Amino acid sequence: MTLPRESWPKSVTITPLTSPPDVTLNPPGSKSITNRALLCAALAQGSSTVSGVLLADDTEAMLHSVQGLGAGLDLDRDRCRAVVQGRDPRTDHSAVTLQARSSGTTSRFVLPVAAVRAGRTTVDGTEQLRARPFGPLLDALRGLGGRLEGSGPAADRLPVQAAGGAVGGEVCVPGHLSSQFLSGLLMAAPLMEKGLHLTLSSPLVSVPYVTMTMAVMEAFGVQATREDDGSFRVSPQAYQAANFTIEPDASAASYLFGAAAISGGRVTVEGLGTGALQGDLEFVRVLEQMGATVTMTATSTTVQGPSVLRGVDIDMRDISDTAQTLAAVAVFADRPTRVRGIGFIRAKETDRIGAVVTELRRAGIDAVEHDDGFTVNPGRPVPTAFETYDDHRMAMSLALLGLKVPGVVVLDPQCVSKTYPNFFDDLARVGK
Ligand SMILES: O=C(O)C1=C[C@@H](OP(=O)(O)O)[C@@H](O)[C@H](O)C1
Ligand SMILES: C=C(OP(=O)(O)O)C(=O)O
Repeated sequence: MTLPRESWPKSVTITPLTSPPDVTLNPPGSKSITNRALLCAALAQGSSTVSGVLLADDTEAMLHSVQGLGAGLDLDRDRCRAVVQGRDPRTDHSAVTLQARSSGTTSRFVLPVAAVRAGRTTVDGTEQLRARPFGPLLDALRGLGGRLEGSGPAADRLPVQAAGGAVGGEVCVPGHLSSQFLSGLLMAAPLMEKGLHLTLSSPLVSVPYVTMTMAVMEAFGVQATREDDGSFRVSPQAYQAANFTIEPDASAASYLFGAAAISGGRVTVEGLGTGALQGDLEFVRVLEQMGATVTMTATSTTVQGPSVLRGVDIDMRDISDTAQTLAAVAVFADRPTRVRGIGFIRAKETDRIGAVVTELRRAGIDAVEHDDGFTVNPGRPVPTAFETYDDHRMAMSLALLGLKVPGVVVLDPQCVSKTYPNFFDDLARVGK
């Protein structure tokens, strides 16, 4: 269902499964890798071909932004392939506005580039994005010489105006709020005169995303290194054009794997296997702990749901985009599930801990909120029209309940277009 946002229905009713699924599915390209590859290609000398690009709100935001940054773009939407002609932002004196929509990654990745760009750059987004934290990133960029100021009601939020100036050097950033600050700084660092030496003032969450950042940078010819003391170092370097292929989105795949887990069926996702770049593929190991059988090859991952699903006690700080998926799966386990380490997801599209607990409780499930996560006590959900809080992951997670019980309605389903516009079509395929 790839529809313009305003053409979406007001709700989608989920059809329960009539038998355990046995399907092979191909979710779209990874949002996180798409947004890194597009940016690195836009900063590179020469023409890059990026294949397997996700076409969704968050990546449309980056596609728009790289053009704003002066890159040439030839996009083949049918083939999900982008040819990007890079442009050095340090030689571009034009004034531009970059609309990051609701995309945390786009905004946190382009702000550091705006801080090295010659011309004036305004970075803005939706009200939802304006409510999310940017302070540590703005402080870090100012510490590196960047001229940035908040031009809205709050100085440490979007919209932000940048006027270059970041020469690099030493910087210290907190790691406990979002890894995106770090990824953004690392990607812009090769363009900084003095490079970057970055230390963390608090433990890093979402660590695999930083590893992904370094891997994508390397594919575009630049090195970022992690030192023995845990700090990061990047010297001034030039990005090189590359041909780069993006694997399917592992966070999107979590809903499909979750469907297998709760139904005792089998779901295979192609294109995600042992060499995958995305930490969120580790979600299948959580399902394995719950009793599912996981088979991974170099090019695919299969989850076979168990006859009895076990509740787990687990820290999800590195794979927090799959925490809501687990909340939905946990409803059908044989004992409670406790999720820890994810207090920071209260500052994502919505307060994800509060939202998922509220909605599960409305469905008659005894879910409990904690500062750092939640507990789900299993039960039988009653028919419920779920609110989705303009959060794609609320919609996609709660939809799973509808595969098991009748009467599950997902309200404002268009929010899935942030990362997975065809989600409801793929979910319906699970039932075929
Ligand atoms: O770098 C990335 O691509 C992302 C990092 C994570 O954010 P945080 O680092 O803020 O947890 C994740 O939730 C987001 O969907 C994508
Ligand atoms: C948190 C998310 O996205 P972002 O931070 O990129 O907006 C997400 O996709 O779940």
